[in-house]
Amino acid sequence: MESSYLWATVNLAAHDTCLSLLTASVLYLLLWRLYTFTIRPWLRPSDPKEYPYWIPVVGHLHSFFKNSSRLISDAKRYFHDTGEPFALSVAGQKWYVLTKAEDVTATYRMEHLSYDIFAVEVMRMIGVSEDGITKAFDTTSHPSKKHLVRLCKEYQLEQLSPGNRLEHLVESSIILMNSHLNISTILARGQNWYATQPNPSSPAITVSLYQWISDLFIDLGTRAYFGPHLLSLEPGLIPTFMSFESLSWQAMYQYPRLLSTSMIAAKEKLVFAMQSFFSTPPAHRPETSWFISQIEAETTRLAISPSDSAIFFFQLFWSINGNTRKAPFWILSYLLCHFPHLLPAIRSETAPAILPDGSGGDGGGVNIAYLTDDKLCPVLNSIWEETTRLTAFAASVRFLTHDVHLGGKVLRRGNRLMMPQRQLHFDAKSFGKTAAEFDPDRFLRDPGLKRHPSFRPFGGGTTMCPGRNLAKQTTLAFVAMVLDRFDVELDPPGQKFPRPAEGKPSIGLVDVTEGEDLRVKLTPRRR
Ligand code: HEM
Repeated sequence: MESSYLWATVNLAAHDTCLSLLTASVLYLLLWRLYTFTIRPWLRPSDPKEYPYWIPVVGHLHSFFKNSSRLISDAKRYFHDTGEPFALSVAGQKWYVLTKAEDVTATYRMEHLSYDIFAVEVMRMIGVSEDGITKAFDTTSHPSKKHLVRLCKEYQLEQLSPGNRLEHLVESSIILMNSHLNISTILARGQNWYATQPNPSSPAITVSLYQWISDLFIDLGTRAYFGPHLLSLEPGLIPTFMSFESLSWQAMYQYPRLLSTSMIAAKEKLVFAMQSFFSTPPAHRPETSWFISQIEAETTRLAISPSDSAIFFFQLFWSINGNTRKAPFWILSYLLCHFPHLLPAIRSETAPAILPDGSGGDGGGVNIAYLTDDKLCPVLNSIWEETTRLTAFAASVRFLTHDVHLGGKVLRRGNRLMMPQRQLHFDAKSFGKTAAEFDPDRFLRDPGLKRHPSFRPFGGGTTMCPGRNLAKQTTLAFVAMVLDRFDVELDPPGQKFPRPAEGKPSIGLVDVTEGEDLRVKLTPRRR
């Protein structure tokens, strides 16, 4: 009976073209899968094993874009958490994923691995023309034979490494922060946006935490690098940048124009502001930072068109303002939702760092060296490290220009390498059983963890974030100054801890899920 049924099916398939095509495709798929994920790994044991998928070429495209962090965790579990490098296929590209601290450290030391291909992809993604890209990688015209992307990295490092240039940037940021942190300024800037005064007879106000901090930090970053002129050309620069950033995943995933009109409109407005800024003679914008002036000179030397230059500066603006604001937001969210009892401890340990108004000094109103010393301000510094550990969602990436031997495997040239921070930071072998939880005392108990090879909130090697000192110093200054000036509490009390937007691609710290901002009451403290 059964064999006649089978025979009938085969017979039908032979006579029906569609059915026979379908049968052949299913057979092909089964054979391809058997070969790719069972036979080939057996034939080539030194190649990293590949996380299986069903659709050739497409691979894990859908889950990668939906939530790459979850995809990597699933793959890691699939390979029984051995820590060996493994491979993921996404849209025809093979990515090797490193999750073991030793392999990541070894890779950071390989300075010859290339990053340029990603720089080109980012430039294309944000709209730099092919002519602009060619000029940005021209090595012939500079005396040092370095291309613009390399020079940009070196100038950023010079601007942001400990020394006079960084001090100047931090000092001007803190002077500005000083002027931001009073009720009337917050109300004036946040009216119809993030700030309300529920009872006009009381000085207390309520703010949407993320919106308020974003406004303040983007203002700081913009003025520190571009002076006041850029904001006077485009007064809506900050909200426009925020709406661009919240939709920037559409640019990263190359969404069709028709489906990303808001993101494109925001980007074009920002690029236009950049173009207007650089068409203003430098003498009329004397507060432009050293770094921006250096890059401006380089783009002029390379005869990069004004429209390409504007996009290039927009990209720099994004890297300057994209991340830092998330750190003070997450720090205050952890403190207010889970550890309010630590607020007085931070207030008292940071009190000696607060300088009386007008006393100037190191940081114009706050002593940065004191705040960043983990012996003098142990709780605040431990919370900074723990927050960056738990909210870092980026990955360092490299392109393999030749075969590399790593973790007992051979990583083949022509493929890409990814080192996701989240896998390192959630590793129980490095951070113990509570690795996935926020522990405010973790770095206080064990300050050595700061140098642990699994702790990489700012990446590493040749692409390590040059802005890490600026980000830490301004964040700690902000938290100390806010607690000095205001009593801070959730309003209404008992709000849930905001969920991180895990599925969104990140260039550093994770964003907050839309609609989950905290409402916080600020009451001026009696002195
Ligand atoms: C809490 C704040 C910040 C975090 C968590 C952060 C994180 C990162 C990460 C993870 C990378 C990639 C590292 C890698 O590929 O190995 C990076 C690169 C970079 N960051 Fe940051 N960043 C922050 C603040 C800043 C600031 C304030 C600036 C500038 C003022 C900045 C400028 C850059 C630049 C220019 C790069 C590219 C470096 C290169 O490719 O050579 N970052 N950042």
